[in-house]
Amino acid sequence: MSDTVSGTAVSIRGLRKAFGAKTVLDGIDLEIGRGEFFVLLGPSGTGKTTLLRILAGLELPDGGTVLAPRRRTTVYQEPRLVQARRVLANVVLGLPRSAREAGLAALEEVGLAGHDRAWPATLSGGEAQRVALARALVRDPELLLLDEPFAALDALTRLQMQELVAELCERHRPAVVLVTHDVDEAVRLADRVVVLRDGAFAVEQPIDLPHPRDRNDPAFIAHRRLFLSHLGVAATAH
Ligand SMILES: Nc1ncnc2c1ncn2[C@@H]1O[C@H](COP(=O)(O)OP(=O)(O)OP(=O)(O)O)[C@@H](O)[C@H]1O
Repeated sequence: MSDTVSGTAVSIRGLRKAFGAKTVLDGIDLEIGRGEFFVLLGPSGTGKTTLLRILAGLELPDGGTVLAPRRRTTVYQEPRLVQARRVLANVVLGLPRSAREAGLAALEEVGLAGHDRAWPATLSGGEAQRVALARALVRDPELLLLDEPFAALDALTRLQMQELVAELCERHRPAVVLVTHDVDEAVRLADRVVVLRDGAFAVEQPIDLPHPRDRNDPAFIAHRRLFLSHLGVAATAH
């Protein structure tokens, strides 16, 4: 992996990945622009997390080339906080002492000003996930990898977190790859959505709607219907 040329944050050519006899990713080509919000939708077990782990440098491809920025960070479904460290220490974990101010600013940005000395165990699920976002933010990633970061949250918190992520990404403009099962979340946030099925992209669709997006807008509904049909779900069942 190496830093990429201007304009493109991620460049993937002919990516292939198998586990034993099972081919999970089969000849994926993908370019993601700087500042682009890219969403990977797909049924369970289709290789979304595997693709994300390859982009994070945690998994090696079996074939093809993958270029991604070195300054990349992942937010997972669980916040993965160190329980024995206070909130601010979690945010700046592994960074020099001089990152403290930036850590406090990141906490403020995610709506947790004043929580810097709190212990992770005292936070709600949504707050803990905000800390995970602050920890990502303070690293100023060129590539932000989001692996179902809202999946464990209640419905209302989930909507609030989607708004927060939309805002943060608008301000900081990292390239984003979000993995989700939630079609509305994809249409709400994405510049482009792909549905991954059987190792390849079943559909690839730019979402060219202004923000914030209205879930009752006919264009929003049309996108929802398209993705649900590619996921094998009738739109009326949603
Ligand atoms: N380290 C591994 N060893 C063996 N098989 C693996 C490994 N990692 C993933 N797999 C298999 O690869 C396939 C794709 O897994 P992956 O987690 O990427 O799917 P996913 O689309 O993210 O699924 P989900 O939506 O359920 O999280 C699955 O069949 C999984 O069992």
